[in-house]
Amino acid sequence: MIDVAYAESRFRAPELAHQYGAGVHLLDDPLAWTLLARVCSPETSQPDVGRLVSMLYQILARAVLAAEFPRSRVDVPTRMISSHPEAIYRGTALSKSTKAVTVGIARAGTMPSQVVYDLMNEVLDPALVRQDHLFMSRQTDAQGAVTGATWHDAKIGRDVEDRYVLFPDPMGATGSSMVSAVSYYKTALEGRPARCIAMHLIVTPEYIQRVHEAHPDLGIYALRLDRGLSPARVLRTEPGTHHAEERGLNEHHYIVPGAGGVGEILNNAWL
Ligand SMILES: O=P(O)(O)OC[C@H]1O[C@H](OP(=O)(O)OP(=O)(O)O)[C@H](O)[C@@H]1O
Ligand SMILES: O=c1cc[nH]c(=O)[nH]1
Repeated sequence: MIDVAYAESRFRAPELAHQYGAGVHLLDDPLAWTLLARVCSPETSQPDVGRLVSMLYQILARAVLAAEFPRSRVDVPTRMISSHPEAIYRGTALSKSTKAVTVGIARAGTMPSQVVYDLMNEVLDPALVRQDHLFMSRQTDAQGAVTGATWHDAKIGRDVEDRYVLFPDPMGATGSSMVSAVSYYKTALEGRPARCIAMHLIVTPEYIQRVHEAHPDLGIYALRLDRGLSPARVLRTEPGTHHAEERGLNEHHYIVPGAGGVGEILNNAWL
């Protein structure tokens, strides 16, 4: 007999209120904000920054999988089954037959994608879980402003049919990297993804605007929205109320407050 308490789940990740639309999820998580503030501090470097970013991606991955992935009813005997026929967990779980791929964008680094890949292998059928890799770098003009993202190489499995495609990438700044990655997965591979989801530590209002325009169906999850260069009047309003006046990027397209160059800090590779 199923215990009605576990017959279904209404889980939704706790989120900040905002006006960017239903596809944007800004997590309301003071524990994650604490860890992220340490990641962004000038005092923090390796090995702490690597460990903290890995912890933050476990938090993000947990929220995305629990909120977005299909669920099914399971009957799983416990160790007590030899003495009690009732010793069976009958209830809701993530559906093991979900097909998924995580896309490591080798720009800031692929460790976030590895964290997501490891978690998906724990809860789904590993035969249906894949990790792809894209190699990108920023394109700049003579003034150092970011003009786009250039691809160098990729290692990508063949199909995306019915797959949940996750894009864990620490910073959503101008949105150029995410727009080009999602466009590729929607148009250049066999089949159509079931859903595409971006997973970031920090996003800007400019990123949300650009990515939403190109891919209104993309789910966006972030631990923080940075709009630190917005007028004080705008900062007093709920995020998205005055979207056109919100600013999170400086003239070189670095995020403020932000974290500096995350690829540089994570990889100890200074450009
Ligand atoms: O939204 P966009 O403007 O495309 O920027 C986003 C990219 O920037 C970050 O990488 P990072 O800055 O560490 O890489 P970089 O040094 O190559 O710019 C981030 O992880 C994204 O890959
Ligand atoms: O501020 C920024 C912008 C893009 N990428 C980063 O790592 N930091």
